[in-house]
Formats: sequence, C-alpha cells, structure tokens
Amino acid sequence: MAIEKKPEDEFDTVFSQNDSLELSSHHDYVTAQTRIFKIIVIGDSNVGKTCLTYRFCGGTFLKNPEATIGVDFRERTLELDGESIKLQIWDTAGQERFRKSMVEHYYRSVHAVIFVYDVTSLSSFESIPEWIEECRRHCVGPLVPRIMVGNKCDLRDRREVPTTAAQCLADSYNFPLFETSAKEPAEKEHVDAIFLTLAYRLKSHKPLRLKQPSESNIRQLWNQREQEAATCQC
Ligand SMILES: Nc1nc2c(ncn2[C@@H]2O[C@H](COP(=O)(O)OP(=O)(O)OP(=O)(O)O)[C@@H](O)[C@H]2O)c(=O)[nH]1
Repeated sequence: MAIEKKPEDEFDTVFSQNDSLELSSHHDYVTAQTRIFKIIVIGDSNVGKTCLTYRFCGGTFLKNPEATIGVDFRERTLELDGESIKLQIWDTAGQERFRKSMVEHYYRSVHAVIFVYDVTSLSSFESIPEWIEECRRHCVGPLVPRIMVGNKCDLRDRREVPTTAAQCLADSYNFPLFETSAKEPAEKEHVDAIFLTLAYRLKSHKPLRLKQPSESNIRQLWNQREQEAATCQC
C-alpha cells in the first residue's frame, strides 16, 4: 500500500519527487477513531531528513534519495495503549529554492517539530538556531513539542559536532536531544523510539479526534484552523 500521499487535511498544491513508499500492512491500521498529528521535519539540506522519515515509515534505509522539492509526506499509524494515533510526517526541503513557496504550509497547524542536523557537518548544527527562529516567526506555539536530532552517527571518523555541544544547545532551548543514524540497521529501533517519544507526548495533548474524516468535516476543521492562524499576533 502506498503511504506517501497528500495528507487528509491539506488541500493546497504540494510537490513530491520521491517515489511512493511501500509499507507492510501491519503498520497501516486505522480504527474508527484515529487521532492525527502533523509533525514537520526541518533542517539544512543533506542532513538526512528524508532518510530518517523513510526509516521510520518504511522501515528501511532509502538509498540514493533525491533532494526534496517542497515537501514529501509520509505517515505511520501506531497503536499506543489501545489507541490509534496517526503520525503525518512532513519531510520538508532543506534547500531554500525548493522550500520558499511552501514555508507557510509547513508550519500551519503543526503539532510537533523535529530539528535535524548532521553530526559530520558543523554548519548544519550551527543553522539550528535559525531553523528554531523560523519556526518561532511562523507562530508555532511554545506548547508544541520540539526535539533535536543529530543524524549520521555511523560516520564516527567524520564527526564534527560533539555530543556535549549539542546537549548544551538542546538544553538552552529545553529540547530533548537524540543522536542516531538513519543508515545503520542497528539504529532502526532508536529511530522508532524518537518518533514514539513524540507520539506519546502528543497523545497526552488535547485530542484532535476525527471519525473517519469526511471531506466536509475536514473542510470545517481546515477553516477553523485558518481562522486561528489569522488571529496570530506575531
Ligand atoms: N552515512 C549516513 N548517510 C546518511 C544518513 N542519512 C542520510 N544519509 C545520506 O545523506 C544524504 C542526504 O540524505 P537526505 O535524507 O536526502 O537529506 P535531506 O535532509 O532530506 O536533504 P534535502 O531533501 O535536500 O533537504 C544522502 O546521500 C543519504 O544517503 C545516515 O544516517 N548515515
């Protein structure tokens, strides 16, 4: 079953370049009542955002990913304590030229943000405060969970960002820090754990409950969210 698709609550034009993922059916169970959470994955180009999201949603390492243009969507439904939770993951473009027309869409009605850097690229780590600032400029509220992920830990000899520096930055923002590798098979469960941590935090938040959403109630929700965004003061 193809899982890379346009989210149910997003009707604007989007761009997707990578081929659809295949997901085994055990991942894809949606009960009558499923809470849906939108998570955006942000960071410099080439840090591994596509590979991380593919690893979580598709279970494998994506060889030869193409640069993301605009955004790619992936999703995975989890059963947490008997409740069905769908994580709708927006894999955003790192290259400015591929993202500028989409930025407003990334941040609209987001439930959680993952900031990714590459542990072998100091510059990608130094960009993190800029990504955090962009997020703030787009009115993402302080209660929206944010986490920081250092990717490519398998490249031990090429590491440029020490864990201590990353932990220091994460602490200064009060974000949890994870270091992992989308490539290393042994890290697969750790990648899952990162998303699961977020899922559990989101689960305890105010529910957004959709009963097998119809187009009309999605439209209604969408208009409501637009109105909320329009009243933002920043
Ligand atoms: N060694 C190693 N390489 C990785 C890892 N994750 C991604 N890569 C490689 O890093 C390169 C970029 O990966 P992407 O996932 O496309 O990076 P991205 O952040 O989505 O890039 P944009 O789409 O341009 O924003 C590719 O060559 C991947 O094979 C990892 O954990 N370890």
